[in-house]
Amino acid sequence: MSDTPHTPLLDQVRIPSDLKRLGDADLPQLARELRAETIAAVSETGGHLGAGLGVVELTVALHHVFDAPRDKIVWDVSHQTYPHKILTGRRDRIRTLRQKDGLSGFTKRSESPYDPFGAAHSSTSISAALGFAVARDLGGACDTGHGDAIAVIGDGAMSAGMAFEALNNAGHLQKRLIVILNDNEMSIAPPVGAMSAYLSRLYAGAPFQDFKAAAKGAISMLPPPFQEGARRAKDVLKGMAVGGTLFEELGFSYVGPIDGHDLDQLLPVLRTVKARATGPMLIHVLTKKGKGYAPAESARDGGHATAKFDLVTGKQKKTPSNAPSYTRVFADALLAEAADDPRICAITAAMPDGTGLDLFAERYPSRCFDVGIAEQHAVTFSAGLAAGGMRPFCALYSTFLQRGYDQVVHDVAIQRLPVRFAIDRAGLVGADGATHAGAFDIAYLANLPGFVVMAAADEAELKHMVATAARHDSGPIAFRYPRGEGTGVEMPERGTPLEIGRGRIVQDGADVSILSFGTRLSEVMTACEALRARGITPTVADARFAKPLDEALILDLVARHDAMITIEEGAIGGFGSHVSHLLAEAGVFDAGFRFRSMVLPDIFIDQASPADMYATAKLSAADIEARVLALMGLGQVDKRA
Ligand SMILES: Cc1ncc(C[n+]2csc(CCOP(=O)(O)OP(=O)(O)O)c2C)c(N)n1
Ligand SMILES: CC(=O)[C@@H](O)[C@H](O)COP(=O)(O)O
Ligand SMILES: [Mg+2]
Repeated sequence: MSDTPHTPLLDQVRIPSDLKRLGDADLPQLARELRAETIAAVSETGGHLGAGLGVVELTVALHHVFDAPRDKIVWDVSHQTYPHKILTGRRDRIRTLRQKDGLSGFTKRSESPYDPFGAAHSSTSISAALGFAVARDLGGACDTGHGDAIAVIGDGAMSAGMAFEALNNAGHLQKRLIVILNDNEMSIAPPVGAMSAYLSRLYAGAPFQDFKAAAKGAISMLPPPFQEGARRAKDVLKGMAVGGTLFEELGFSYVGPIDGHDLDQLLPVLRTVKARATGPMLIHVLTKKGKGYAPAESARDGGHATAKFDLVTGKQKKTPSNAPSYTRVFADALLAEAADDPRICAITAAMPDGTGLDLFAERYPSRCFDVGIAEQHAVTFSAGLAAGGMRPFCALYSTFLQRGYDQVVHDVAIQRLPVRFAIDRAGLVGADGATHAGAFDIAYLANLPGFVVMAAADEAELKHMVATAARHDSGPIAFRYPRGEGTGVEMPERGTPLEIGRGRIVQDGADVSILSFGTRLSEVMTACEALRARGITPTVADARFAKPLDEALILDLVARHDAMITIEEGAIGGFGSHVSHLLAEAGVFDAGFRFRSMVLPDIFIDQASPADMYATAKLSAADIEARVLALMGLGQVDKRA
């Protein structure tokens, strides 16, 4: 396979209307070229490979049969949309995927009219598609017109409550809506849960079944190649004690399962559904994650996400790391705590590898729970575990914890239950962009009565925070840490529990104090190096806690300096806001004390390297230096200073 694959058919397709000019017989070849182009592009950019490879034929079939952008194809999570992007006018930029100023790794309304709905968090597609269907029927105004609404949702995403809320509503409304369940028997990790087992049972029998059509004897509704299959299904049905699938019970017509890599199955089924559907339809499609690229097919995660790689060998080009990742440090620290305490257990929502809990599951399988993509359940399940006398560590990415916020408030905080929240991917994460930024957790947790909220300044601090959380039984406690590797600091063998609400002085100085919360501390120290050359030495403190604040430390810094800057990797309303509230209430500003708060700006920052994103956010070392100078009246005019 060469870096630029030979793609004579794909070269003729810029947008879906070009694809419609091709005959059915051309489509398998087009799919081969599209797959080769996807693989070649991702080998240069890195990104989500496996899911896209699994839907190459489905993508071709959907764009051949339906009329996007009039028909709304809503991709769930949308990490599988690189082939869709190539077919919808973005091939010329496909090698900019997930880079600064490049294409997003997900669907994005502002990027293309062929992306009717943005996504990246899972299980939203059926709700959104149902919204399009209802808007169509109510005569809503839409720039691209109104046609069919089609949700493409994976088996992993189907495990989330939100997907079922949408099925429930759609089955009731009986609007024409098409849901394609792309079942590759994979989430990021192998799928978990009873729903996954149910889906597998659905296709344990005949290769193609349309229970509802068969039950009604409406076999003629199906395309000829499938009438025989449906007859077989009817026979199967006769012998079944229960009729229909779960989806039919919810008011959907169920068609499937069909082979999602066989265009001879996909095209006639989609055409029939397009011609005949009157209410909600669910088409169950079986695919293979990573299809057509051996290293992805054979990878444990189906090639879910990859760094840049060598096309021939599949070997990923990872930059060597200088320090363990925060995730690994958390996982090791938790293992150490769990060794001494049989009440410690761990919960992940479909991210065992991403959160490091795969290690916990290996060592303590009976105390580790992968609940599937179900963050709301993960939080309340943890609350129940805590109420039942366990010490649960609920390990979620900051961005995904957003989905469980009411559970955090209602089930955990109000009941003061000691759930330990290990919040990974805090702050800006890079290539996944704005949808995955861990920007809001400080604000949305620190405003909750009784919550302890910590941020690790480095990996040694993270160890201490795990130890602190393990021993904190009087209420909920959270600690946040970023994606990627640590700073390389020396680490103790075991963490030492911290005193709740006590920060630490990192460097003593004069004039200005910088109060840092989290891993911006290393940038603060870099800024201090530059300031030292100018004869300025700020005092630097690591707050460790956004809640409770170390009021004594903060007021002492105020007493000893003319000005204070807070800095955090979070949106407005977080640590800095709590500090400014404290100072305001203490009357500190009445005496003219100068205070600035460095937070993420009030915008969603697109994908780039984390360093680039923090530069955009004006939270880099250079920005801190400029802020200090401006505050001391020594620098260029800083509009915000
Ligand atoms: C709410 C939420 N939780 C977790 C994730 C992380 N995540 C991204 S893709 C994925 C697996 C999705 O599995 P599936 O829907 O079957 O798609 P596949 O990758 O198998 O095509 C997970 C857990 C997410 N995007 N959103
Ligand atoms: C699509 C999705 O939500 C995940 O695959 C996510 O991209 C994982 O992020 P990490 O690479 O930080 O684990
Ligand atoms: Mg899947």
